[in-house]
Amino acid sequence: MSDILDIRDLTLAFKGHRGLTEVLHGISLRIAAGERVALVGESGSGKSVTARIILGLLQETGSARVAGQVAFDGRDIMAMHPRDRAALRGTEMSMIFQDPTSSLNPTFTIGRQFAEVMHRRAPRLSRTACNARATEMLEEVSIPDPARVLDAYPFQLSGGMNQRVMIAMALVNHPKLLLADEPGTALDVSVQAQTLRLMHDLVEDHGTAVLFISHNLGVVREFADRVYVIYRGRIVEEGATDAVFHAPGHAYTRALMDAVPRITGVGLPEVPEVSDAFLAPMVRHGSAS
Ligand SMILES: Nc1ncnc2c1ncn2[C@@H]1O[C@H](COP(=O)(O)OP(=O)(O)OP(=O)(O)O)[C@@H](O)[C@H]1O
Repeated sequence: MSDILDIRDLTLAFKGHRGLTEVLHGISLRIAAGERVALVGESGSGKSVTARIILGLLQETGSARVAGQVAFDGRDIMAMHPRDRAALRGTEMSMIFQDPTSSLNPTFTIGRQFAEVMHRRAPRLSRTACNARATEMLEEVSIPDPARVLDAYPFQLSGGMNQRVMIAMALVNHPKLLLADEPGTALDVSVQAQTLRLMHDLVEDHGTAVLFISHNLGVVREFADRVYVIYRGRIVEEGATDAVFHAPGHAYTRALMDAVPRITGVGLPEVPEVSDAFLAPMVRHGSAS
């Protein structure tokens, strides 16, 4: 299968008044067409900035220094004109965030927001055609009474419904790549589990490749075919999800696994302590890179 995303030796530093702070130290990551890949690591490890570079957002920030190669569907994102990068967002690649209420516009109906997304790809699509397609997508995410939802504002829907709406919106233009940043963590555990299952089945049906960003290895296990573990801006382990779970080779991956919240447990997981062992060389399972 051809790669939809191919990142090589990606580095990122932010300029501040004390000089440059390096955040990514040479990340390489690839996703084949239709593959579900997870990038997992603790808070501050560099997951979201990686996603923002893929979306072409950090390249245009004056304070960020980005270097390395990022190819999307064979096209060089780094060399692209900002206008061309912008044209990819919401069409060929789309994004789902953890909290739908912060990404949906509270002042527009769901129907209007669907139309705006669809017009990015097909500017002349009629209102009737937009509504028909949006209804189809809402049915796919098991939303009862789609007509009512299209006329509703986000605040009139539950968190779980809004999350489904976001998934439907993210897939309505048939993107080749979906970036999902901790989807559903703003929801309660059972609604999150349902939402992830739904998203899993939907991307499988649509053949959409996914970069799934999470700090929770338990969730990743359910969702991803392959996993990259990131620690302080470096990939420390990479492999098929089963291989990583059955034989985690890196001390940091093992520490993350110990921190997986148990469904029956109480309280929050312990955050792994920083240890010198976490600086050990990267572990790679199998031949994929
Ligand atoms: N605009 C910025 N300017 C300076 N530093 C930044 C900026 N954005 C992110 N960083 C730093 O880059 C590092 C990686 O941040 P990033 O948001 O990618 O972490 P993350 O793994 O996504 O964490 P979380 O799970 O909490 O979202 C952090 O140390 C963060 O403080």
